[in-house]
Amino acid sequence: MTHDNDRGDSNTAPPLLQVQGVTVRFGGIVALDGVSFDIRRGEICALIGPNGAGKSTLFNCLSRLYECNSGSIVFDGQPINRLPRHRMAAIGIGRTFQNLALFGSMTVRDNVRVGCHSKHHAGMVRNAFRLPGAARIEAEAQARAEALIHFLQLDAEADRIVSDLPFGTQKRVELARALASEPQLLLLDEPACGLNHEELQGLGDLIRDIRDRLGVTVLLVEHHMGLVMGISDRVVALNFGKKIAQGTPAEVRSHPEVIRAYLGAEEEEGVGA
Ligand SMILES: Nc1ncnc2c1ncn2[C@@H]1O[C@H](COP(=O)(O)OP(=O)(O)OP(=O)(O)O)[C@@H](O)[C@H]1O
Repeated sequence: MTHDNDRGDSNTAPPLLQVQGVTVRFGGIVALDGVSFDIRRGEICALIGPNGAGKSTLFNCLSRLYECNSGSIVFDGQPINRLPRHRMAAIGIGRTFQNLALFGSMTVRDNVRVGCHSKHHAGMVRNAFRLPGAARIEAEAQARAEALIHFLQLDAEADRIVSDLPFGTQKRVELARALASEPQLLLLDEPACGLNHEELQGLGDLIRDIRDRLGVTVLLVEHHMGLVMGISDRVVALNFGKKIAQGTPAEVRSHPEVIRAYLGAEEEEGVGA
Protein backbone atom coordinates (compact mmCIF):
# COMPACT_ATOMS: atom_id res chain seq x y z
CA MET A 1 0.00 0.00 0.00
CA THR A 2 2.93 2.32 0.64
CA HIS A 3 3.39 4.82 -2.18
CA ASP A 4 6.63 6.58 -2.95
CA ASN A 5 6.78 9.82 -1.08
CA ASP A 6 7.88 12.35 -3.68
CA ARG A 7 8.05 15.41 -1.41
CA GLY A 8 11.82 15.53 -1.80
CA ASP A 9 11.75 16.78 -5.40
CA SER A 10 8.73 19.04 -4.93
CA ASN A 11 10.73 22.17 -5.76
CA THR A 12 11.83 20.99 -9.18
CA ALA A 13 8.92 18.76 -10.21
CA PRO A 14 6.06 20.31 -12.19
CA PRO A 15 2.96 20.97 -10.07
CA LEU A 16 0.62 18.03 -9.64
CA LEU A 17 -2.39 20.28 -10.19
CA GLN A 18 -2.60 23.53 -12.14
CA VAL A 19 -5.80 25.54 -11.89
CA GLN A 20 -5.57 28.27 -14.52
CA GLY A 21 -8.05 31.14 -14.83
CA VAL A 22 -11.08 29.05 -13.90
CA THR A 23 -14.42 30.85 -14.20
CA VAL A 24 -17.80 29.31 -13.41
CA ARG A 25 -21.11 31.14 -13.77
CA PHE A 26 -24.58 30.11 -12.65
CA GLY A 27 -26.89 32.47 -14.51
CA GLY A 28 -25.90 35.92 -13.23
CA ILE A 29 -23.80 34.56 -10.33
CA VAL A 30 -20.06 34.37 -10.89
CA ALA A 31 -19.14 31.54 -8.51
CA LEU A 32 -15.49 31.48 -9.63
CA ASP A 33 -13.82 34.40 -11.33
CA GLY A 34 -10.50 33.61 -13.04
CA VAL A 35 -9.07 31.54 -10.17
CA SER A 36 -5.49 30.27 -10.60
CA PHE A 37 -3.21 28.32 -8.28
CA ASP A 38 -0.93 25.29 -8.31
CA ILE A 39 -0.59 22.37 -5.96
CA ARG A 40 2.83 20.81 -5.62
CA ARG A 41 3.31 17.10 -5.18
CA GLY A 42 3.36 15.99 -1.57
CA GLU A 43 1.84 19.08 -0.05
CA ILE A 44 -1.23 19.64 2.06
CA CYS A 45 -3.07 22.62 0.62
CA ALA A 46 -6.21 24.16 2.11
CA LEU A 47 -8.87 26.15 0.32
CA ILE A 48 -10.58 28.60 2.65
CA GLY A 49 -13.09 31.43 2.38
CA PRO A 50 -16.38 32.58 3.85
CA ASN A 51 -19.69 30.95 2.88
CA GLY A 52 -20.40 31.35 -0.82
CA ALA A 53 -16.73 32.08 -1.67
CA GLY A 54 -16.64 29.37 -4.35
CA LYS A 55 -14.79 26.55 -2.57
CA SER A 56 -17.32 23.79 -3.32
CA THR A 57 -17.68 25.00 -6.89
CA LEU A 58 -13.95 24.61 -7.38
CA PHE A 59 -13.99 21.15 -5.80
CA ASN A 60 -16.84 20.18 -8.07
CA CYS A 61 -14.87 21.37 -11.10
CA LEU A 62 -11.88 19.30 -9.97
CA SER A 63 -14.03 16.19 -9.74
CA ARG A 64 -15.83 17.08 -12.99
CA LEU A 65 -19.24 17.49 -11.39
CA TYR A 66 -19.33 21.06 -12.72
CA GLU A 67 -18.10 22.44 -16.04
CA CYS A 68 -15.81 25.48 -16.15
CA ASN A 69 -17.04 28.31 -18.39
CA SER A 70 -13.42 29.21 -19.07
CA GLY A 71 -9.95 28.38 -17.87
CA SER A 72 -8.24 25.05 -17.55
CA ILE A 73 -7.40 22.40 -14.99
CA VAL A 74 -4.28 20.34 -15.63
CA PHE A 75 -3.64 17.28 -13.47
CA ASP A 76 -0.29 15.51 -13.68
CA GLY A 77 0.37 17.20 -17.02
CA GLN A 78 -3.02 16.24 -18.49
CA PRO A 79 -5.90 18.69 -19.10
CA ILE A 80 -8.97 17.26 -17.38
CA ASN A 81 -11.63 19.77 -18.44
CA ARG A 82 -13.06 17.42 -21.02
CA LEU A 83 -12.60 14.09 -19.26
CA PRO A 84 -15.74 12.25 -18.19
CA ARG A 85 -16.47 12.24 -14.46
CA HIS A 86 -16.09 8.49 -14.07
CA ARG A 87 -12.46 8.71 -15.21
CA MET A 88 -11.37 10.81 -12.22
CA ALA A 89 -10.52 7.86 -9.94
CA ALA A 90 -8.62 6.14 -12.74
CA ILE A 91 -6.43 9.18 -13.45
CA GLY A 92 -5.62 9.57 -9.76
CA ILE A 93 -8.06 12.04 -8.17
CA GLY A 94 -10.04 10.78 -5.19
CA ARG A 95 -12.47 12.70 -3.03
CA THR A 96 -14.67 12.63 0.02
CA PHE A 97 -17.98 14.44 0.37
CA GLN A 98 -19.24 16.68 3.16
CA ASN A 99 -22.35 14.52 3.57
CA LEU A 100 -20.57 11.22 2.95
CA ALA A 101 -21.01 9.06 -0.13
CA LEU A 102 -21.12 5.53 1.22
CA PHE A 103 -23.27 2.47 0.66
CA GLY A 104 -25.00 2.60 4.04
CA SER A 105 -26.46 -0.91 3.95
CA MET A 106 -23.12 -2.55 3.12
CA THR A 107 -20.29 -3.43 5.50
CA VAL A 108 -17.19 -1.30 5.99
CA ARG A 109 -15.10 -3.93 4.19
CA ASP A 110 -17.40 -4.04 1.17
CA ASN A 111 -17.47 -0.24 0.90
CA VAL A 112 -13.68 -0.16 0.83
CA ARG A 113 -13.56 -2.99 -1.72
CA VAL A 114 -15.87 -1.03 -4.02
CA GLY A 115 -13.35 1.81 -3.84
CA CYS A 116 -10.56 -0.58 -4.80
CA HIS A 117 -12.40 -1.47 -7.99
CA SER A 118 -13.19 2.12 -8.99
CA LYS A 119 -9.67 2.56 -10.35
CA HIS A 120 -9.43 -0.78 -12.11
CA HIS A 121 -12.64 -0.74 -14.08
CA ALA A 122 -11.20 -3.37 -16.40
CA GLY A 123 -10.83 -5.59 -13.34
CA MET A 124 -14.58 -5.52 -12.80
CA VAL A 125 -15.20 -6.49 -16.43
CA ARG A 126 -12.62 -9.27 -16.14
CA ASN A 127 -14.30 -10.51 -12.98
CA ALA A 128 -17.76 -10.46 -14.53
CA PHE A 129 -16.64 -12.60 -17.45
CA ARG A 130 -14.12 -14.64 -15.40
CA LEU A 131 -11.35 -13.57 -17.77
CA PRO A 132 -7.68 -14.41 -17.07
CA GLY A 133 -6.16 -12.21 -14.40
CA ALA A 134 -9.45 -11.76 -12.54
CA ALA A 135 -8.30 -13.78 -9.52
CA ARG A 136 -5.05 -11.82 -9.21
CA ILE A 137 -6.82 -8.45 -9.51
CA GLU A 138 -9.39 -9.52 -6.92
CA ALA A 139 -6.67 -10.73 -4.53
CA GLU A 140 -4.81 -7.41 -4.90
CA ALA A 141 -8.01 -5.45 -4.28
CA GLN A 142 -8.73 -7.48 -1.14
CA ALA A 143 -5.21 -7.01 0.19
CA ARG A 144 -5.41 -3.27 -0.46
CA ALA A 145 -8.79 -3.05 1.27
CA GLU A 146 -7.47 -4.89 4.35
CA ALA A 147 -4.38 -2.66 4.52
CA LEU A 148 -6.52 0.47 4.37
CA ILE A 149 -8.98 -0.84 6.97
CA HIS A 150 -5.99 -1.31 9.26
CA PHE A 151 -4.47 2.08 8.36
CA LEU A 152 -7.74 3.84 9.20
CA GLN A 153 -8.05 1.80 12.43
CA LEU A 154 -11.29 0.21 11.30
CA ASP A 155 -10.36 -3.44 12.02
CA ALA A 156 -12.96 -3.80 14.77
CA GLU A 157 -15.71 -2.37 12.54
CA ALA A 158 -14.79 -4.10 9.27
CA ASP A 159 -17.81 -6.42 9.24
CA ARG A 160 -20.31 -3.92 10.57
CA ILE A 161 -23.00 -2.25 8.47
CA VAL A 162 -21.90 1.32 7.76
CA SER A 163 -25.19 3.02 8.66
CA ASP A 164 -24.98 1.53 12.20
CA LEU A 165 -21.69 3.32 12.90
CA PRO A 166 -21.17 6.76 14.47
CA PHE A 167 -20.71 9.65 12.02
CA GLY A 168 -17.00 10.07 12.85
CA THR A 169 -16.34 6.39 12.08
CA GLN A 170 -18.30 6.65 8.83
CA LYS A 171 -16.04 9.55 7.86
CA ARG A 172 -13.01 7.27 8.30
CA VAL A 173 -14.72 4.64 6.15
CA GLU A 174 -15.21 7.24 3.44
CA LEU A 175 -11.53 8.14 3.65
CA ALA A 176 -10.58 4.47 3.31
CA ARG A 177 -12.87 4.16 0.30
CA ALA A 178 -11.40 7.27 -1.33
CA LEU A 179 -7.85 6.01 -0.73
CA ALA A 180 -8.69 2.58 -2.11
CA SER A 181 -8.43 3.87 -5.67
CA GLU A 182 -4.79 4.87 -4.88
CA PRO A 183 -5.22 8.55 -5.70
CA GLN A 184 -2.28 10.88 -6.24
CA LEU A 185 -4.50 13.78 -5.17
CA LEU A 186 -7.12 13.48 -2.45
CA LEU A 187 -9.82 16.13 -2.21
CA LEU A 188 -11.27 16.38 1.31
CA ASP A 189 -14.55 18.26 1.57
CA GLU A 190 -14.86 19.65 5.11
CA PRO A 191 -13.28 16.64 6.84
CA ALA A 192 -13.71 18.22 10.31
CA CYS A 193 -17.43 18.88 9.90
CA GLY A 194 -19.54 16.94 12.40
CA LEU A 195 -16.59 15.49 14.34
CA ASN A 196 -16.38 15.62 18.13
CA HIS A 197 -13.42 17.14 19.94
CA GLU A 198 -11.55 13.86 20.32
CA GLU A 199 -12.06 12.86 16.67
CA LEU A 200 -10.89 16.30 15.59
CA GLN A 201 -7.64 15.84 17.49
CA GLY A 202 -6.86 12.68 15.51
CA LEU A 203 -7.90 14.08 12.14
CA GLY A 204 -4.88 16.36 11.69
CA ASP A 205 -2.48 13.48 12.41
CA LEU A 206 -4.42 11.23 10.07
CA ILE A 207 -4.27 13.71 7.16
CA ARG A 208 -0.53 14.14 7.73
CA ASP A 209 -0.13 10.34 7.77
CA ILE A 210 -2.02 10.09 4.49
CA ARG A 211 0.48 12.50 2.97
CA ASP A 212 3.62 11.16 4.70
CA ARG A 213 2.99 7.41 4.72
CA LEU A 214 0.92 7.00 1.57
CA GLY A 215 2.54 9.84 -0.41
CA VAL A 216 -0.83 11.33 -1.31
CA THR A 217 -1.11 15.06 -2.06
CA VAL A 218 -4.07 16.61 -0.22
CA LEU A 219 -6.38 19.51 -1.04
CA LEU A 220 -8.93 20.25 1.64
CA VAL A 221 -11.84 22.63 1.89
CA GLU A 222 -12.30 23.41 5.54
CA HIS A 223 -13.92 25.98 7.82
CA HIS A 224 -12.12 24.81 10.96
CA MET A 225 -9.23 27.25 11.04
CA GLY A 226 -7.40 25.41 13.83
CA LEU A 227 -7.11 22.35 11.59
CA VAL A 228 -6.26 24.37 8.46
CA MET A 229 -3.53 26.42 10.13
CA GLY A 230 -2.15 23.37 11.97
CA ILE A 231 -1.59 20.99 9.05
CA SER A 232 -1.42 22.96 5.80
CA ASP A 233 1.78 23.68 3.91
CA ARG A 234 -0.08 26.26 1.86
CA VAL A 235 -3.43 27.98 2.02
CA VAL A 236 -5.44 29.51 -0.84
CA ALA A 237 -8.14 31.98 0.20
CA LEU A 238 -11.19 32.80 -1.93
CA ASN A 239 -13.87 35.44 -1.51
CA PHE A 240 -16.77 36.12 -3.86
CA GLY A 241 -15.22 33.74 -6.39
CA LYS A 242 -11.83 35.45 -6.54
CA LYS A 243 -8.53 34.35 -5.08
CA ILE A 244 -7.63 36.97 -2.47
CA ALA A 245 -4.50 35.41 -0.96
CA GLN A 246 -2.22 32.40 -1.02
CA GLY A 247 0.83 31.44 1.01
CA THR A 248 1.82 29.77 4.23
CA PRO A 249 -0.82 29.58 6.98
CA ALA A 250 0.90 32.46 8.82
CA GLU A 251 0.96 34.63 5.66
CA VAL A 252 -2.68 33.99 4.83
CA ARG A 253 -3.91 34.39 8.40
CA SER A 254 -2.41 37.88 8.62
CA HIS A 255 -3.35 38.95 5.07
CA PRO A 256 -5.49 42.13 5.26
CA GLU A 257 -7.96 40.95 2.60
CA VAL A 258 -8.46 37.64 4.38
CA ILE A 259 -9.07 39.38 7.69
CA ARG A 260 -11.52 41.74 5.97
CA ALA A 261 -13.34 38.88 4.24
CA TYR A 262 -13.85 36.97 7.45
CA LEU A 263 -14.72 39.99 9.58
CA GLY A 264 -17.09 41.16 6.88
CA ALA A 265 -18.75 37.76 6.82
CA GLU A 266 -18.86 37.71 10.64
CA GLU A 267 -17.56 34.16 10.62
CA GLU A 268 -17.87 32.64 14.06
CA GLU A 269 -14.57 30.80 13.70
CA GLY A 270 -12.60 33.90 12.76
CA VAL A 271 -9.35 33.50 10.84
CA GLY A 272 -7.22 32.53 13.80
CA ALA A 273 -9.61 30.21 15.67
N1 LIG B 1 -25.46 24.54 -8.60
C1 LIG B 1 -25.53 25.85 -8.36
N2 LIG B 1 -26.49 26.61 -8.93
C2 LIG B 1 -26.57 27.94 -8.71
N3 LIG B 1 -25.70 28.61 -7.92
C3 LIG B 1 -24.72 27.91 -7.34
C4 LIG B 1 -24.58 26.50 -7.51
N4 LIG B 1 -23.50 26.07 -6.80
C5 LIG B 1 -23.01 27.16 -6.19
N5 LIG B 1 -23.73 28.26 -6.51
C6 LIG B 1 -23.47 29.64 -6.08
O1 LIG B 1 -22.10 29.90 -6.32
C7 LIG B 1 -21.56 30.66 -5.24
C8 LIG B 1 -20.40 29.89 -4.63
O2 LIG B 1 -20.95 28.78 -3.91
P1 LIG B 1 -20.05 27.63 -3.29
O3 LIG B 1 -21.00 26.59 -2.76
O4 LIG B 1 -19.03 27.20 -4.24
O5 LIG B 1 -19.37 28.39 -2.04
P2 LIG B 1 -18.59 27.79 -0.83
O6 LIG B 1 -17.37 28.61 -0.66
O7 LIG B 1 -18.39 26.33 -1.01
O8 LIG B 1 -19.58 28.04 0.39
P3 LIG B 1 -19.84 27.16 1.71
O9 LIG B 1 -18.67 27.37 2.58
O10 LIG B 1 -21.09 27.77 2.27
O11 LIG B 1 -20.04 25.73 1.28
C9 LIG B 1 -22.70 30.95 -4.28
O12 LIG B 1 -23.23 32.21 -4.60
C10 LIG B 1 -23.67 29.83 -4.58
O13 LIG B 1 -24.98 30.24 -4.27
